[in-house]
Amino acid sequence: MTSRPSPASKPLIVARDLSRIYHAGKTRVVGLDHVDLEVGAGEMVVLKGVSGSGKSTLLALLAGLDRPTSGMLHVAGLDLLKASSTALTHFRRRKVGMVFQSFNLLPTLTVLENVCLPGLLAGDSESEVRRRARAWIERMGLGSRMHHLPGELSGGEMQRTAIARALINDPPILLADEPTGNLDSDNGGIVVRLLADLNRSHGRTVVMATHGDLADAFATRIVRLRDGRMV
Ligand SMILES: Nc1ncnc2c1ncn2[C@@H]1O[C@H](COP(=O)(O)OP(=O)(O)OP(=O)(O)O)[C@@H](O)[C@H]1O
Repeated sequence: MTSRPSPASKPLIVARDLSRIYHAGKTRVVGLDHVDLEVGAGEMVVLKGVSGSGKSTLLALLAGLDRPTSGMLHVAGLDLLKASSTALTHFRRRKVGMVFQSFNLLPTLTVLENVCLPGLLAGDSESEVRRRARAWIERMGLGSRMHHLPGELSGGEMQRTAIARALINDPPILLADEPTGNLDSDNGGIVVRLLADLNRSHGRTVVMATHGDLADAFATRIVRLRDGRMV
């Protein structure tokens, strides 16, 4: 477990003039419009903006799930516009953990199996993955739920399982797209505090999109998007 790096550390995320244009038939939709963003190691950046402002588009680019149309994007030392598919796969497995509004847990796998999955896919030994998974599940307060299916959990417990899963390969960056969007304010607060603790006590760099204000008090920076642009 690392402590929070000093703010002087080299930026983990550097985006310059970053754009993502979608083409749906003959319609051209601007998802992200010439965005410049630098995020230093140890920051907790909260992305805000109305629906359709580009938050999910930016997070998908940062996660290497989608490719920019133009601009420059370096994340954890990798040039995401030029990276090979092999380098991108390694990046997605080891460098970023992602948490979604809808949890995205596999319904037929237990909490432990869901959390282990990315570790096994990355090729780590089963015993090592299970050891790490158990530790993160305990850390998320779900020790008694290890062998339960997602359908037997509350929304907050599902999201905490998803956070444990995002951490299984020890990524330096945690990306969260509306992680509290399906939770009541109590559970939303618990999830935000967990993310903030991972940032402050465990040195994870966090970029989180949200409509709410639960995370504001923990943010090192709030970035606002409108119509795909930073405002
Ligand atoms: N796959 C796609 N094809 C075409 N247009 C898209 C696609 N994905 C996103 N868009 C468009 O890009 C713009 C930005 O969408 P995005 O999902 O990034 O916004 P958002 O701020 O995350 O919204 P929300 O808060 O509702 O999740 C919107 O106009 C959206 O319709």
